[in-house]
Amino acid sequence: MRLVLLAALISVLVISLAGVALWQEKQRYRERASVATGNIARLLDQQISGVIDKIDLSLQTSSKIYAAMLDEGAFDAAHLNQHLAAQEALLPEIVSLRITDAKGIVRYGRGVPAEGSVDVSDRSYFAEARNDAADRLIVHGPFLARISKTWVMVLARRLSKPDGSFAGVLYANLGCSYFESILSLASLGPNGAATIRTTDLALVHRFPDTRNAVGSKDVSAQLREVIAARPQGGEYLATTKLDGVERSNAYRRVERYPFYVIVGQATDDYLRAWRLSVLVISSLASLTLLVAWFATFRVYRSQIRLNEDIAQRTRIGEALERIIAERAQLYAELERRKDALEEANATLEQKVEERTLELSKANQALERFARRDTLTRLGNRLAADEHLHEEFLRMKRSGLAYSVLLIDIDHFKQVNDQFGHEQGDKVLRHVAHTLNHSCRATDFLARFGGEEFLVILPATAPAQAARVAEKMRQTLAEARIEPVGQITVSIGVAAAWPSDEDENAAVRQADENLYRAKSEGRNRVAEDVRLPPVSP
Ligand SMILES: Nc1nc2c(ncn2[C@@H]2O[C@H](COP(=O)(O)OP(=O)(O)OP(=O)(O)O)[C@@H](O)[C@H]2O)c(=O)[nH]1
Repeated sequence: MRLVLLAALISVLVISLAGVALWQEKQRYRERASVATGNIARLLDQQISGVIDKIDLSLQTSSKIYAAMLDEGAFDAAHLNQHLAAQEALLPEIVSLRITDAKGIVRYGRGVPAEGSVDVSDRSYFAEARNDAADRLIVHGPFLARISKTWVMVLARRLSKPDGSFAGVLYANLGCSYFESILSLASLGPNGAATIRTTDLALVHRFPDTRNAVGSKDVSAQLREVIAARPQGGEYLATTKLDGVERSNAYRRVERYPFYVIVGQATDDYLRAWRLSVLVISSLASLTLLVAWFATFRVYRSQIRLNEDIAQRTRIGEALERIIAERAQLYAELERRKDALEEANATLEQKVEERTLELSKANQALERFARRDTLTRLGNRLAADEHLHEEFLRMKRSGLAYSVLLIDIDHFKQVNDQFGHEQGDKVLRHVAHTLNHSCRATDFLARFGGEEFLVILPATAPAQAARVAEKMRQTLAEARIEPVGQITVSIGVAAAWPSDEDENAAVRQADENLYRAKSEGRNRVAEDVRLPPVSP
């Protein structure tokens, strides 16, 4: 906006400067035209006055000759005519030189009719000469001459008799067209004009063209106004009525005679050079304005692009800030969720640990349960097999033999059959309890089958094992279980030796020995009959 204002200011400045320069130049041209027309008017004044002076001199001479003739009483008409003709010949400016009598009849002069038929008593100059006795030149006109039939200005002098009374008028007809030769001398340009008017503004002659308007008093209002204001001379600008051309005019009252000289230079002529300046200066100004506006437009456009660029960058910057802010929020949210996740993980780990512990305990309980006989609360067959395997490996490591006892309740089927299953169970619990009390802390007791029990005696030789078995048998046999009464057991004893390859060999042998005890009558201990292997 500021840029456009600056361009507008420059435009106004350029236009104003160009306008002022052109206006000043126009004034200069006008002044020059005014000075030129003033000078020409002065020149024409001198020319016209000179011509009239010359004619008046001739009139004065002729007037004196006429007076002398009357004075001497020797009036000679022929001589007078000769004189007038001679004067006429000396004055090419005039159409004729004539003399009237006191009544206004033209009497003398070249070409004057002898019968005296031309009367000028009605002419104003005649009346003035008759009424005014002063010896002076009378200038009147323009008139259409009655003899020559041409437009003339009359230069007249009163003729007086020796007693001073009015004798007639001596007058010269100065052809209006004669002024052509004077006015045409003025150098006023192709459309200039020079005019002679009488003091009452009747047209005498105009150059270049009179247009049959001699005698016309039709003049522009401006001329009338300026003459009324400054009768001696001045300047004015007007459009000439006669040809419609605008001119810068100078008018001048001819100093000693009743004429106005008006010369005018056509505005078109004296402003021709100025118009060329107008063309050049306005072209330069237009070019300057065009360049200024073009530059403004370019700067304006680049400014707009710059603004758009800045706006775009601002938008991008704002978007970036938004993204950064959103990212920061996301990071914060992520941190929160990470903390929550870590917390949840910690809780989960704790719970997993708790669950794992619980599971481990449950597993241990389950394992214990899987290895425990629910009826007797002793280890079951699975526990017995595992212990046998471990004991075999321990023996292999230690080199110390161990023994196993297989204990089976005698005729237990009868107990069940006779006293019922529950009583049978009671018997089983009793046997288990008794055997448990008979074992050392290092021994292992398990329910090996339905009514069959296994005892592992670590680091125990078969003989010692047989003694343990015997003690167990006796203890059980001595006890009384209500309502069943006394029960007995058969026991097979066997030893496992470090040289054994088969870890089941001892149990198999104990089972064989048990079978032997059963078959030999029951309620007894069948010792291991195998000999210990001989050390190499
Ligand atoms: N009440 C009870 N009876 C059982 C249990 N397990 C096995 N039995 C019984 O034990 C009896 C074993 O009988 P058998 O194998 O014929 O042997 P036995 O009658 O003891 O005869 P011998 O061994 O030859 O002296 C069967 O009747 C089984 O039903 C148990 O947990 N509880």
